[in-house]
Amino acid sequence: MRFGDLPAWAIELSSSIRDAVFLEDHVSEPINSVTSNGGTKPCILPSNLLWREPLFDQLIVNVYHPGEGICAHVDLMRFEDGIGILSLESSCVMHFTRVEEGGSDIVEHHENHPLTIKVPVLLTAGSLVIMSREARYLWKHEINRKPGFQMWEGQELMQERRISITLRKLCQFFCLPALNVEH
Ligand SMILES: O=C(O)CCC(=O)C(=O)O
Ligand SMILES: [Fe+2]
Repeated sequence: MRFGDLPAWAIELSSSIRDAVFLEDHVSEPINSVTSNGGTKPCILPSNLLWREPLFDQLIVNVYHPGEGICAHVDLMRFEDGIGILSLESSCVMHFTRVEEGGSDIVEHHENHPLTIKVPVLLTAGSLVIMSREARYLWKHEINRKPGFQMWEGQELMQERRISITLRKLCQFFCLPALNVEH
């Protein structure tokens, strides 16, 4: 874990993340363009987060061996909005579960329970997760690598070592989430 001045490689990585988010938001399909389902494309990171300096000042590198993962959680409120996770080596499925109003218990996935939403996201080597606004504050993320949980398109993923680099920015003062979520 590292706080404060990041090593040169992490500063370079932060800068590449900023470029990637900017390109995705403003070049490939600009925000406010109409999507295939008729909605407007939301931005990945609002500009006050994308252009803050530094973009990140804390990093943690996690190494997971087969069977190891991370249980469902919302990142600590001592970190600002706008969190990046770079996933390396073995692929995995990260699940997002909505934080239940009034409680913080893990919501179990039941196939026949229509109100329980668990969103699987496949992370292959090099995938970048950016969590902001609702995704950062109202959804828990987890990686369960116990047998039977790493399913994608009906197949169990082959597990090897996985490394993730999580980049965050510490709140200067106690910060409350500024959730100005656009739909
Ligand atoms: O390893 C990952 O991909 C997730 C790490 C994470 O969620 C965290 O460190 O808070
Ligand atoms: Fe996390």
